[in-house]
Amino acid sequence: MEKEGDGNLATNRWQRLIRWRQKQKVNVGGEDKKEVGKSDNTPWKVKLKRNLTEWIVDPSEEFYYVWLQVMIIPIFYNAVIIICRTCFEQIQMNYLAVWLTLDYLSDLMFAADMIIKVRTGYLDQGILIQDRAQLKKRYLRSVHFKLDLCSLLPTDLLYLCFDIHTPLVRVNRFLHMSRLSEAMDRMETRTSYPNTFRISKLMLYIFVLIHWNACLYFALSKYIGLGADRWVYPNTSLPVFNSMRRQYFYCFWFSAQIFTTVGDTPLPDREEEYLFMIADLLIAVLVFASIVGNVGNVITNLRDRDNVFFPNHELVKVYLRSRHISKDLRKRVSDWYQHLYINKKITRENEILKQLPVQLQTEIAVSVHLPTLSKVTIFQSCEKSLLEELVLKLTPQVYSPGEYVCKKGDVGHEMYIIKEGKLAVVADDGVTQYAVLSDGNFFGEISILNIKGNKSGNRRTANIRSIGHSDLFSLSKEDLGVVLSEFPAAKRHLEEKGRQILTKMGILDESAEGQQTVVEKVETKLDRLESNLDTLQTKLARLMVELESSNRKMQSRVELLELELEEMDHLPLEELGGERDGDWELDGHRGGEEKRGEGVGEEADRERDEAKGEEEEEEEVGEGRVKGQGLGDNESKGGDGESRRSAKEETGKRGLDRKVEGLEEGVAENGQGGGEEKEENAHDDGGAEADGDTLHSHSEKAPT
Ligand SMILES: Nc1ncnc2c1ncn2[C@@H]1O[C@@H]2COP(=O)(O)O[C@H]2[C@H]1O
Repeated sequence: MEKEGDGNLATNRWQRLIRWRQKQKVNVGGEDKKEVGKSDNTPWKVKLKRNLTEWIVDPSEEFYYVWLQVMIIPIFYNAVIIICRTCFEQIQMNYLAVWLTLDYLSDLMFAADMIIKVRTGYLDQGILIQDRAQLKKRYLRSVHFKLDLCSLLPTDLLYLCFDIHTPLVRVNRFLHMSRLSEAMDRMETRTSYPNTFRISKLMLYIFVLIHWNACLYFALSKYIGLGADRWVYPNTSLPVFNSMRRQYFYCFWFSAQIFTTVGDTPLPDREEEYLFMIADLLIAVLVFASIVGNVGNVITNLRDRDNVFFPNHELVKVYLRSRHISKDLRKRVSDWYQHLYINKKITRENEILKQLPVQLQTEIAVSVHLPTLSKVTIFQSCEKSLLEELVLKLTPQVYSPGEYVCKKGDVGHEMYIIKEGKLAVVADDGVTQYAVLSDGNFFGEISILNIKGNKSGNRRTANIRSIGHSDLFSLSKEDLGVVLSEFPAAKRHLEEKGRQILTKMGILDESAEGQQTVVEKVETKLDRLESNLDTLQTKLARLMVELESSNRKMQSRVELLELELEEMDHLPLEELGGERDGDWELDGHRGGEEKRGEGVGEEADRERDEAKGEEEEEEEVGEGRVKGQGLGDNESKGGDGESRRSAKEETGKRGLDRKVEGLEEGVAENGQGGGEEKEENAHDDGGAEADGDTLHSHSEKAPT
């Protein structure tokens, strides 16, 4: 029982331990989760902080543009409201809370604007400077910073000295005006309607001017005394003139009259009134002049735009009249102009885009004309680069109904691609139609392609007449030539189509074409021969260089061998013999008579004579063997040590002689053109020598 109880206790303990560990795990997991939550928060905050500290504004980006537009609001608010509140007490008093709120909101925006200005990058040598220290330095040193700082001076504190109803203390806010001109300039370059924008901007400025004048007029009236004379603002005790709106509108109307110099303004009575009027009239002259000037500019711009888009009809009309051109022809010209205007056809697109960089011109032209070009069969399979090259060279042309685009027999200078419309290939009678061409077709290529065997040469093969109004692109012969020289596949396609038409018309001289083909073949062969000759010459030059270098190697080897020989001549015979004895001993060759030694020498000489007529490699190998054999014979015959030594000396010397001779021959042969092979043979010789026992001992002493 005890044991059982102990066992239960132990089990419980284990269970408790497991449970405790599980709990701990859960806790740890929970804490971990909390940690994760925390760590999620931390990086986000850090990230935001880092982003804010590293934040740089690119002046070309959208944010900057939008911010500039937003900044127009506080600037205009200060420009319009401060003076208004100063002069019209009712406006100031009735809406004080609103004004104070707007005042501090605008101050906040000015402060934010200063921060953005510090963080706005600028271009230096085309690269956007984003270094915060540099940007800060630049802004702090600029006049803008001083003006911005002055505009944000807390002059509102002067409310403590004066009354809170003296908004004039905030007059320094006007110093933030510079941002307004920047915003306006940006908008003007961005807008698609610059003329409308310019007029609107002018009107806005004039409005602010009249507003200011209205406020000052009311202030002057108050100073002189409301209703004191006919010129000043009427007495506000009169209920009609008491309301705030009436006061403002009356003053605005009065100022507008002066500035536009339209309508009768009451005559001034007092000097102050005269002075005010004089100043106003002077300003009015300027305002009027700027209105007229600006509106005139806008009108001129509009006319220029029309002139660029459409040719000047008036001038042409005058010209036609002065030249007494027939009524019918004048009507056709007039119809053509009408068609352009009504259907908004632009014939001078390339001229309009000329001021843009070529890359942009191409992109615009591609996006405008690609739909047409992609319909043209020859261009359908073309690379994009060909189309890009082509598209800038196309000249738009508009043809009226019944008009001939080209006449049979004329010299061809350009080909045409049909953008829109229908054209007929007509017979000389002008009635019979051979074919009708429509959108995406092309024609006029035959006379400008120099197709071989074309009997009509560079003359048009058919009459092409516009059925209705037709929009075409013309492509000059030169431009087409340039483009096709880079794209031979397109050229072949065009020529093929031309040949088909010429064959159908029976004006393709096939024999001429055949002759041309033969000539072309011969030319091709000649070209190939020329290129082969070039290759051979290159090879020959290379061989010559190799020959020279192997000659040099051979010579140096010969010199080396001669040196060795000389050295050997000067060596005492004992030294040579001793070594050789050692060799002989090693080889197990002993004894030998002088006679036999001579015999070896004679044999070697004989062999040398024999070998002279043989090939070098064979000669050397044979030589080695014969020598080995000769010596073996001698050895078998037996003899004393001395005679054996002298025989060996002789053989050694002769062997080297022969080697030198062999090499000289090799050099001589090399001189006849077997450079590398001979060198290899010389190496082989070494191998052959090694085969022969006698020469083997030589070769060890004399490096070959
Ligand atoms: N039967 C035809 N069908 C289609 N096009 C033609 C036909 N005959 C001539 N043309 C085109 O009319 C063009 C007239 O000028 P070209 O000879 O330069 O090139 C000619 C061809 O492109």
